Amino acid sequence: MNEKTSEKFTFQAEIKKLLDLLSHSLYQNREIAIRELISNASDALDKYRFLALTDASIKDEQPLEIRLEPDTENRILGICDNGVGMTHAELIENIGTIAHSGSLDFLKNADGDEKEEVSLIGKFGVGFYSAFMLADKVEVLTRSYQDESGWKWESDGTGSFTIEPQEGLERGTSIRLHLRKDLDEFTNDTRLKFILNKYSTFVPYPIKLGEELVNDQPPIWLEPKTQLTQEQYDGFYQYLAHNGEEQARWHLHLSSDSPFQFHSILYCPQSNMELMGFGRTEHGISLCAKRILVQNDNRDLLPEYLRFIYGLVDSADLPLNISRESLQDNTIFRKIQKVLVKRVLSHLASMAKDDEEKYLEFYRQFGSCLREGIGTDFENRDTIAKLLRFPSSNGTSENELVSLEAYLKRADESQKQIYYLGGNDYNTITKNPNLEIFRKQGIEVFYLPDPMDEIVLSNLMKFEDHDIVSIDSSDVKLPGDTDKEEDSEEKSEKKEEQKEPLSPEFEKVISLFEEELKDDVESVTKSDRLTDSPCCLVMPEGAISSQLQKVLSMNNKDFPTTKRILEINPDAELIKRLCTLSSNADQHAFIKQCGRQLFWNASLMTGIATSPEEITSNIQNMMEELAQKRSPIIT
Ligand SMILES: Nc1ncnc2c1ncn2[C@@H]1O[C@H](COP(=O)(O)OP(=O)(O)OP(=O)(O)O)[C@@H](O)[C@H]1O
Repeated sequence: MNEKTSEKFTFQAEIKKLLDLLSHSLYQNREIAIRELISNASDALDKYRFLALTDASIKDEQPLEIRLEPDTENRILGICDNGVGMTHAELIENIGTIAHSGSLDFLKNADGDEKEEVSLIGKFGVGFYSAFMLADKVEVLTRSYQDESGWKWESDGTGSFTIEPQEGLERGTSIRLHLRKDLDEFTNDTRLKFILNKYSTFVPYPIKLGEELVNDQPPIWLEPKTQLTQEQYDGFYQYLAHNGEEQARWHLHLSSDSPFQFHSILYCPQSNMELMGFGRTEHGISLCAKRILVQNDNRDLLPEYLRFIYGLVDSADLPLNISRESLQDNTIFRKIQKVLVKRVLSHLASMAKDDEEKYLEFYRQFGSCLREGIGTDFENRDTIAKLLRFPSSNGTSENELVSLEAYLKRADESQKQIYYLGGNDYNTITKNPNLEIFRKQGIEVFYLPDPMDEIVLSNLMKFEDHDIVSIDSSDVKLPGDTDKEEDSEEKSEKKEEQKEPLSPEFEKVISLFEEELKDDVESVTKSDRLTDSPCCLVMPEGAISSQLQKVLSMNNKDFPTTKRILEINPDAELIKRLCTLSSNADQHAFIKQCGRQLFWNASLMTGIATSPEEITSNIQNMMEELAQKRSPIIT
């Protein structure tokens, strides 16, 4: 007997907001509430079955099932299951005080555009709270498998809920919806059967309406592909993804009988929820052994970088009672893992080959996940590398994406490296002076405004025997640049000798710049890569790229930043003028001031400038000086 009497609790703020949206919105598709509640019942049955598989003291005395109990007279619809049930603490935590579903997390960060919020809610489900779309009072009668007696949770969905002890309950949960006035239809058998057929055909437990079994379809993953319709595939996707409206972007139906037996259907959703601010999507794959669901969110079957895929895998060769840890050691499980990854990647490769535009639509959504595979899936690295796409100097916008293969096809045979350049954003990158020589020679460069892409490429290091290098690095070799290709000491000494001597004026400018910038740059040198701009910054040989440094120092404030080399162009108009001034000692302070500003300009272009106030005050001082020269009469 429970000692406690009725207790009152207040809903968490996000839940209040959600309930308010749900009860006041004119959202038409109220049927999804039934789908959500059935899906929760099915989850509770999964949990119980899983416990029964792993704990010998827990037994299925009665068949696990879901019952719909309509009461037309009192306008009540009951949705009942004999799953795990909830304890007092679970009731408070799960439905009321802690945001659970992805949609709730989303609402936490939402910006208050109600229309958008409601449409997203309709699309992605709100779990238990959808009950308030149908009911103005909801009762949850529940008894946990761990308890002797149960609880009644009750709320009218305004701001609070109550919990009180309830005797005489069987194990499991009954949700009793006191339907809103105009919603009698949800006690009508025909209407309910229609809804169940639409959304819950694939629930792996019997659903009964009164005594009638309403879901008796065979599992579609065991059927031959040729006998399945698009509607059946859509229906199964909508069931797995808890999404009543969407069609999958693509699906893969795999069946194999030897060397081991398994069936699987995998689906790619339309959109990447992670890009929409929903946080990391980790829904897992449903794993069945001989048609019986062993786990509904197995996260190990597919690697993390394919986490966006929904699906089910069924193998008669897997044991039924298996724990999560021992699954990893199961040979068949590991073989299935391998096959799934290979098949997904080869499906993507053929999509890219047959219909690049369709592939790019996929890539724009899920490329950010896929590229993670470069750093984590060494076995399939080369295959994943071929699936990567980036903007490049060959295109006219950030949306034109190019593969490494297409890049090499276009490149001159003598080109031994693949070039890229990172930066704060696409536009800034296109204006980076480091590109001048590449433009002049018609060499394509990948533009990487997303620092993660830069991490991926520097991690990949090579593609088809070509080193992948950032063009802001001093070890860039240009095609035909034979001196740099041969890096023996002897050769480089020879190179030094062959170099044209620098003019004394240019050397003076270099030494003045060096004096001014001794704490900020590694060195100041003559540039061979610039055609028009006066200067650019490059990374010393072997150093990691600018963007990568930026990411690393974001995570670790003490990360030491590498000093760059300031390369200057003797043919640029400004530098020529500074050379002329360099013989006059009175002008040295001005030359230094220019050197400092040029360094800052280059830092801005590279996206590494850190002192905006110093930069602006230096420009203002120079402007003042200029203005004074223009109007010397002003006192
Ligand atoms: N019928 C039920 N039996 C047992 N526990 C339940 C039942 N319905 C809901 N719960 C518990 O309440 C929690 C919250 O449910 P809710 O439907 O809001 O979110 P969710 O199912 O976790 O997420 P989502 O619906 O977004 O997939 C569940 O995680 C579960 O622990």
